[in-house]
Amino acid sequence: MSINVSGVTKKFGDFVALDNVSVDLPTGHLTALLGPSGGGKSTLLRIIAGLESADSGTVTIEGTEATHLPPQKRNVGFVFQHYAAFKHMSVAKNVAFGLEIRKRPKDEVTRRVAELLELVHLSQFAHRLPAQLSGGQRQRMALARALAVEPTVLLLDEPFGALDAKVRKELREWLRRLHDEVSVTTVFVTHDQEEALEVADEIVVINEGRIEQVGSPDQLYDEPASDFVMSFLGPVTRLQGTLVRPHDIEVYTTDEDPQAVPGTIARQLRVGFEVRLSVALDPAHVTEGDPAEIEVTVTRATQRHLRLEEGQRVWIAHTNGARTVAAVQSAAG
Ligand SMILES: Nc1ncnc2c1ncn2[C@@H]1O[C@H](COP(=O)(O)OP(=O)(O)OP(=O)(O)O)[C@@H](O)[C@H]1O
Repeated sequence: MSINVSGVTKKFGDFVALDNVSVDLPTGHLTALLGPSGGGKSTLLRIIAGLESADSGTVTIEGTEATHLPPQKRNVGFVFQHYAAFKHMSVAKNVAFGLEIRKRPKDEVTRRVAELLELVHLSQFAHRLPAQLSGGQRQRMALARALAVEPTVLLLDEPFGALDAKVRKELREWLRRLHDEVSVTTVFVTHDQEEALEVADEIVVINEGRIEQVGSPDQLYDEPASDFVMSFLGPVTRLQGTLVRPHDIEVYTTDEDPQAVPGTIARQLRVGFEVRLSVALDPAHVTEGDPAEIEVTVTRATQRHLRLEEGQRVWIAHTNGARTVAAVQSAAG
């Protein structure tokens, strides 16, 4: 069982937001919908939630054909980026809301709210108002509220988008742990590749209304199906006509490798534990379509060991293990 989206197309006027999208999101997994802004991620999530209807195609949620079901009949919980809490109600009351409108017995509501607040580490804030919480705490309250009614599916649209980098990182780790504890099928939208790679079991890459690739973080990173996926998942540069990651380029200080091309270190910039080099290739060795300056990332240790400095002559080549789209495709077929 799973969430199954089959042949879904959605247009806004003439604009095709989703173009015949089919995907299976496995039960119990934490899946990221990843892609650039405007690619159609939120539209797909909203169609799964029932907040938007598809022009054609079907949505099945855990075996139930849901295409024409209203959101409240789909048993999904959702959390959005700018979560609207009831400002005049305490944190506990906000979490209890969904249970109370379903007229659950009072002692059950009290017990369930206590459990959920414990789960999201907000027990000591039960009596505060939402305005008295930090942004990260408010998002955790939103998650507790969404989980209160025991949804089979939890849908999160950029839930940590509005928060600063450090809090986002904490919440992502926390979401991963929470997901493992409650094991509800979770789908979240993000445009942040690091967030998707770090948290998700499975990533669906969406661009211009189409699915580019579906796979585990390792599959996508190591075996990108297209230049688009490869560039979206991390920094890339072009060397000898192929897309390659800057850390998959070997630097030599002598002309020892027949594959290597000569150039000069134009600049080097140290960022934390790594050093980013801009290597200006000798004009005669620039392959058509490649940039004249290639970005190469080496570790501090390599930089020290090779005594690299600006203005120095170097030779660069793909490392043996370098993964490029072309290499993966030729290996596959
Ligand atoms: N209600 C609407 N009316 C008209 N166009 C819309 C509507 N909702 C979305 N769109 C358009 O559909 C496209 C896909 O939007 P969507 O919100 O799904 O993208 P996204 O991948 O989630 O992007 P972002 O990361 O910026 O939220 C965009 O070009 C958007 O402008």
